Amino acid sequence: MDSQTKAIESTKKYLTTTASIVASAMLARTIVNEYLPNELRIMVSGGLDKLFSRFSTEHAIVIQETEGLSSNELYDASSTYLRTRISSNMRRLRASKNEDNNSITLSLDDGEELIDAFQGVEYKWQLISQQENQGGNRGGDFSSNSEVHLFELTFHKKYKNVTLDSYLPHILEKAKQIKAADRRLKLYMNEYESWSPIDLQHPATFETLAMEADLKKTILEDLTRFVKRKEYYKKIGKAWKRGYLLFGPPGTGKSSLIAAMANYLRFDIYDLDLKEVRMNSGLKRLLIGMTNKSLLVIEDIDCSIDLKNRDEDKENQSNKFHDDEISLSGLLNFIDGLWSTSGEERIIVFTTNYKEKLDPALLRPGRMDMHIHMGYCGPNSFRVLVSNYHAIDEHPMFEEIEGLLKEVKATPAEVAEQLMRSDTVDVALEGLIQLLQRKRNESQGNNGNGEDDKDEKLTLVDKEEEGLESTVEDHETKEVIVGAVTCREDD
Ligand SMILES: Nc1ncnc2c1ncn2[C@@H]1O[C@H](COP(=O)(O)OP(=O)(O)OP(=O)(O)O)[C@@H](O)[C@H]1O
Ligand SMILES: [Mg+2]
Repeated sequence: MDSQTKAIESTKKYLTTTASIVASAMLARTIVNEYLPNELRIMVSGGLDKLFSRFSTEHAIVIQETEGLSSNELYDASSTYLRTRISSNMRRLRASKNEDNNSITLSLDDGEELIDAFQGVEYKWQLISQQENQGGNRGGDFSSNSEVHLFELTFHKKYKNVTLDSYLPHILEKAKQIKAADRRLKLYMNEYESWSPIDLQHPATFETLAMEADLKKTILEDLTRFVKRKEYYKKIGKAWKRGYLLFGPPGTGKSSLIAAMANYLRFDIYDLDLKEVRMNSGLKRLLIGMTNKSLLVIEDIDCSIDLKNRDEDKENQSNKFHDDEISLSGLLNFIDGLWSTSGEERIIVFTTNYKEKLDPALLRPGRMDMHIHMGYCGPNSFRVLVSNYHAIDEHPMFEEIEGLLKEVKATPAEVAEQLMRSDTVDVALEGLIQLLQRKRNESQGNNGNGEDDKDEKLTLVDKEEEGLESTVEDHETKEVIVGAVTCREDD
């Protein structure tokens, strides 16, 4: 035999031996699992596992539900993540539903395998439940059996690094997103100086919000850009916060927009009633008690706190703004300081019916990043509302309604209310036409003609546009974004 043949022969012999060791090991494992008593089984199977791993190309990672006494975040994340990877060809699934959730949740059942793929690597998941003896008393009298759960994740061993460096972190991140999306949002309201939460049930979304399409798009883009800019805010050393001032008459959708923002971002709302808070110290406690990724809302800011320019109102100054009483600048300064340390994103929204009543300090650039005017219902808004309430986008009566909406001031709330009055489209639209005609007649009666109204609208728009220019110009961090955008439905 030459040396080459010898080498081949010895390789064959090695492979045969290896194969039979693997086969014997597999047989041995079956015997161990099926027939040996618990304690012995644990001892023997540990050795068999080692033997297996020497010859197998597979690598396994075990993710236990608990590590010692503390829960294992990775187990929790895996369980959440795997629920979204359930495929239709799996034989056995677990189904559950809890109060907090509207739908049935499917998850992996014991022993069932799930195949997942990530960056071209195939992963096999299995949920395993084991009885664990916790007694330590060999006689067994005082021992208790508890069930431990674990995931076994197997993959080709050459992908160990990808798995640890990318796949598992990917699962942690995904689980976080899934949980945020599943979570019920909360609306916190303050009673004196503490928050009490209720579920936020407001159904408003950007889709159902009636406002001019461009303005809606601008707000959405602004929010989306804002939440992606963690590193940016860190780099410039500023609090990761964004301020919106919503102004417009009652019933134009300011509160609806706030709910749409919260639903879109999955942020809780903290609705701060300043009338309940008298002292700066109490206000601080409330602000410190807010969680990250939340929206602080102060509605009707013109009524809830005296915002008059203090130089112009000396009397007020002496009465209202002594040491520990709250002031708007105190509020904003404190927020800046507090939120810059949290490193997480927050949004603050002020609403008012009368922008002109506000303290000019609040309108200064850098205070509120966007000024959003919520206007009367124009044809665009009407289309959104009628599609929300009657699921139609064309009707012979639309032309007349749209013509009337250009002439009269009706709020989206008024239009919505008319549309809701009947399930029959024709009846609802007829009711709306009557309302708009009535309003037209009233305003003609008041003004002599309808033209004054139109002029008023135009003057308002001009004023806003001046504001827009100066705000953008003065904005200290111009590249962050538009300073203030002021738009109205009819312009
Ligand atoms: N722009 C809008 N889009 C969709 N629905 C709207 C809009 N504006 C008003 N509505 C409807 O009218 C109701 C009242 O609106 P909302 O409370 O948002 O107005 P608001 O501007 O906050 O009023 P207020 O100044 O009185 O607080 C909403 O529940 C909604 O049904
Ligand atoms: Mg409101």
